[in-house]
Amino acid sequence: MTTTSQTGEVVVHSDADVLAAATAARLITALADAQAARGSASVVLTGGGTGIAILEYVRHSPARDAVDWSRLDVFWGDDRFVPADDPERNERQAREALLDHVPVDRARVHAMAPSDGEFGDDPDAAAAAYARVLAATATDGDVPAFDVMILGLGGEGHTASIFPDTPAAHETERSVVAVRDCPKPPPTRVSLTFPAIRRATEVWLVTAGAAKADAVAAAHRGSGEIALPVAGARGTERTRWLLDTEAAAGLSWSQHV
Ligand SMILES: O=C1O[C@H](COP(=O)(O)O)[C@@H](O)[C@H](O)[C@H]1O
Repeated sequence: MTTTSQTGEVVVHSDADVLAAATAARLITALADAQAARGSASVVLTGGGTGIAILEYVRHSPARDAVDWSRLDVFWGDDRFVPADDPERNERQAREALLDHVPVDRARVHAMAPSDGEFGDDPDAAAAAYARVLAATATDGDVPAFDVMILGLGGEGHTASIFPDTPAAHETERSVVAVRDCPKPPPTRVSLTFPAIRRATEVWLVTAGAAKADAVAAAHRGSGEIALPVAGARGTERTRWLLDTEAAAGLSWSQHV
């Protein structure tokens, strides 16, 4: 089922597997279309169960080489500030699921620094460095107009690593911030902020499962972005909510038509 609301387009798939497979197909098409139009494309990846399942489906898709992987810039919406080889790293999970299996240009894979990287155990320095990476790859302003940004969300309403009622949710200037004391482990992260998220041409909010239903419904009822950060994620041209039936269970027809 597909509907459109003020919050964006809502597409509901039958279950989490179909959601991940269909989103992988969309992603391949969107990136191939962007490359056909402009020569290159950019994507912002997320972690989480659904975010990584999408990448697994891309890896195994017979259509995956419709994307010219060498002409793709890859970014992350957030990452966990842990050592590079920690299984909790969104970057590591994405490499294992997809990036190690396709011919990406390593220089165009823009990971956030880990806690054992060049900035040591200083998440503020890692965040500032990532802001410089964004600025260096942007053609207009301090943040690229990413073709597609994939974001997950938490049952309490976080997206990227912007958690409810935290300094990151109030950030209006910086594009990337360090996040500490996260309610969901690991506690220290690096995250894009709303100003950076809203530079994306298309934002895809992808989630599955009953634990996400209340947050999805609250966003569509008009909750504010400080208390429910996922409500503040939107693209300049398109915001898509890609859900399974369980995550969409709190939406009524009247909320999303
Ligand atoms: O901590 C995080 O969680 C979200 C959602 O993950 P999920 O497994 O509950 O779907 C994810 O999008 C984010 O990138 C990650 O750091």
